Amino acid sequence: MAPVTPEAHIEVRGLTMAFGTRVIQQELDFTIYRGDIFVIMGGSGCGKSTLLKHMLGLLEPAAGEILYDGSSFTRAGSAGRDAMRRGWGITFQSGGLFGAMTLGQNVGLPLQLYTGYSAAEIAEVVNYKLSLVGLGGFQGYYPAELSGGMRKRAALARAIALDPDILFFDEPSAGLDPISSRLLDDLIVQLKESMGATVVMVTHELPSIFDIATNSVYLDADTRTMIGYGDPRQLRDHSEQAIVRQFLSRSPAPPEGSASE
Ligand SMILES: Nc1ncnc2c1ncn2[C@@H]1O[C@H](COP(=O)(O)OP(=O)(O)OP(=O)(O)O)[C@@H](O)[C@H]1O
Repeated sequence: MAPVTPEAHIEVRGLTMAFGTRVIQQELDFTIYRGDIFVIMGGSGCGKSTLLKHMLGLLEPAAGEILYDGSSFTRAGSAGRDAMRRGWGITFQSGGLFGAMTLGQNVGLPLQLYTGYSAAEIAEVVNYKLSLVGLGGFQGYYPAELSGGMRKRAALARAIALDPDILFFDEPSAGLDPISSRLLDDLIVQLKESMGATVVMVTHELPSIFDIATNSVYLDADTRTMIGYGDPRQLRDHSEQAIVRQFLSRSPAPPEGSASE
């Protein structure tokens, strides 16, 4: 069989991100291919969440642009941006479920806002999406009645309500025990495969990175640019940058000037 040429899904081109005159990262250039599970990595404060916010259009680049399926999101007008956003499912670290709404209402909200479905059709999709994340039958529960892991899965059910082709996650397993975290990883892979989606996530979790990521970028806070791009296992073993190898093999160098004894 002829090798399948990977299809660029998201392209970050010459991206510089700044708050006022303070540059956070500059000259970021990388491609996320359709079907990737792509991880944004780097030490604390290097700009991972800021990059995700640029990709989502919550922050505007100081320079450069971001393209989806070859079209510039950065240069698109609001109608063009809205059309691109329709294909995205987003879950933030906190989960972001509305506490005063049941799981069914939470998951049904995007359907109510963006589709012309009837109440019965919405209920059917909600039941299906909840069953995909292992929460079939929980539609009447409120977020406060669930465990942290269940809330994360419910947030995922809401993110996939509109059948997105890109799923964005900021620290999906933050605050979960290792087993729940592993279950969430498995679920992300399962959903990605069944929906044919591309996944973009910020995470610190090395087990997740090695278990599920197919590609990654490493942002460096000191040089304020990317110093690693590729399969994280390859980067761990072969990166030319010691700092990337150290990060991925969990052997960080002691911070400069710190007492080691
Ligand atoms: N709205 C903002 N205004 C000004 N500076 C900001 C803003 N948001 C983030 N920053 C700064 O940008 C830098 C990058 O922050 P960001 O949250 O993107 O880092 P991160 O890599 O996601 O960090 P962590 O791993 O600790 O969550 C930090 O120095 C932060 O203080």
